[in-house]
This record gives sequence, structure tokens and C-alpha cells, in this order.
Amino acid sequence: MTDQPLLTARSVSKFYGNRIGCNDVSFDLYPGEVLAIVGESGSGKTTLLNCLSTRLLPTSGIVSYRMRDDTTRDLYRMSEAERRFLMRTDWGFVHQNPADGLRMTVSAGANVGERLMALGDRNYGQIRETATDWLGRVEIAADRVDDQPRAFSGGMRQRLQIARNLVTGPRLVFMDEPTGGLDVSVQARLLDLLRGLVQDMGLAAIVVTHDLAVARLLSHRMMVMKDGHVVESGLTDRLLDDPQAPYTQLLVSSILQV
Ligand SMILES: Nc1ncnc2c1ncn2[C@@H]1O[C@H](COP(=O)(O)OP(=O)(O)OP(=O)(O)O)[C@@H](O)[C@H]1O
Repeated sequence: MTDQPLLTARSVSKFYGNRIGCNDVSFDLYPGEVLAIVGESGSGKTTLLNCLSTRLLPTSGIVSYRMRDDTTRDLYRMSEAERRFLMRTDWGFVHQNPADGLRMTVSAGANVGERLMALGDRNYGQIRETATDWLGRVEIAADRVDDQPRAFSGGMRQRLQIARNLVTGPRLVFMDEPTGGLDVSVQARLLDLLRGLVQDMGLAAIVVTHDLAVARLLSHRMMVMKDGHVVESGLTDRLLDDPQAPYTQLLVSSILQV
């Protein structure tokens, strides 16, 4: 990790009319750092994630991002074309539902290769080789490269979505409940795989989850949200072992009773 943040959020708020989506959220994210945003349903996690990834324009606040050339840019002042370029190259987005992040009717190999082509890669043989290599890294057998994801299981689809996102070597990945909707045993394997890839690639990530076990396994730091506000933030192990805010204490103890 370096001493300069990769992403900086300052007083990010989003209101839907009178309703609070998220309110006055500030934090720094450093290269290689994984931040989990946790909280119950409706606490504002997805709203915040969408504001950070510029899929949603906040009502107020600033998010800046350190580009590969070391310049710092205000994300909401970028042109649409610049933002699209960031999304295709430097960022990944892993959706809870793989169908939202994949093209279900093109082959697994093409799903991965497409991201490389978007970067200007034109050598078909090379693209196929890289795609097959990435399928292997996410534990999809090479002989499935020509199959469409609609012929895959939920866990395979999610692994394919991860390969599609990571093949371009992003520096930051946004994940929205990446293991939600999967069987518990499938979740555990996927989490292990994700953790390994994030570590190997030195990826920074912002992970939205309502599952404290996911936060514990994947993240270095956590932010706990309630009614759109951050009620507590800190190092994951510290926060889960010794929660300070009454709400976090409730959240942790109710999970432990399950
Ligand atoms: N498009 C919208 N229009 C109006 N209100 C919205 C909209 N999206 C979210 N909200 C409201 O903003 C608040 C935060 O919702 P958000 O979806 O960010 O929470 P969440 O923590 O991600 O919940 P979940 O885990 O259920 O997805 C809620 O009160 C929700 O009703």
C-alpha cells in the first residue's frame, strides 16, 4: 500500500426526494485495500456504491480518484467518455446477479475476451489463450470456453463474471453482494477464490455485503451503515471483535447467534 489514497470520498450524500439514500459519507481507500460496506437492507449500501462508481450522481459531495498517471481527478467532473474508459480498464464491477455483468448469449471465452478487445487487443489467438487461462484461474474447465454462461451453474457464472472483470488488470473493483444468492458451500469456495485473486493482484475493492462473514474474510476495513449514515468504521478485525457503536454491537451479536 502506498501513502496516497486511490479513491477519496468527501461528504457524499444522495437523497431521493426527501428520503435519505446515504448521508455525509467520507473515507479514503488506499491501493490494495479492501473496504466492506455492511448494514441491513435499506441502509444505503447500494446507493453509496453506485455513487462511488459514478453509476449514480450524488446530491452533494466529491469523489476523487488517482489515475494511473498519478493525477487526481474529480469523478463527477469527468466526461462520460472518460468515465466509460475508466470502467473498461481500471475498474471492475461484480454484480450480485451474474446476468447483470455477463452477456448470457455469447460464449464464456468471448465474455472474457470482449474486455480485452475493448482495450484494443486484436490478436484472436492471443485473446483466446488469455481468456482460457483466466477461465482456469476461476476454476472453469478449458473445454467450457465455447459454452454460453446460460449453460453454467450460478457459481460458475459468478466465477466467469469475476474473470471478465479481472482480465484487464483493474486497480479497483466494486462488488455488490458478490456471493449473495449462492448456496452456502458454493459461497465459501467463491470467497476463497476471490480472496486469493484480490491478494495476488493487489486489487483495491469496495464490497457491499450484509454478511459479516464475507466482510471478515475479504476486507481490511469496514464501514457499518444504518439509515444512510456511517455509524462506525475501522479495521475489520477490530470492529468485529470489539464493536463500539451500539448498533454494530447488535449487528455482530445477532449474527453470532445464528
Ligand atoms: N431509486 C430509488 N428511489 C427512491 N428511493 C430509493 C431508491 N433507491 C433506494 N432508495 C431508498 O434509499 C434507501 C437506501 O437504499 P439502498 O438500496 O441503497 O440500501 P441497501 O443497504 O443497499 O439495501 P439492500 O441491501 O436491500 O439492497 C432506502 O430507504 C431505499 O428505499
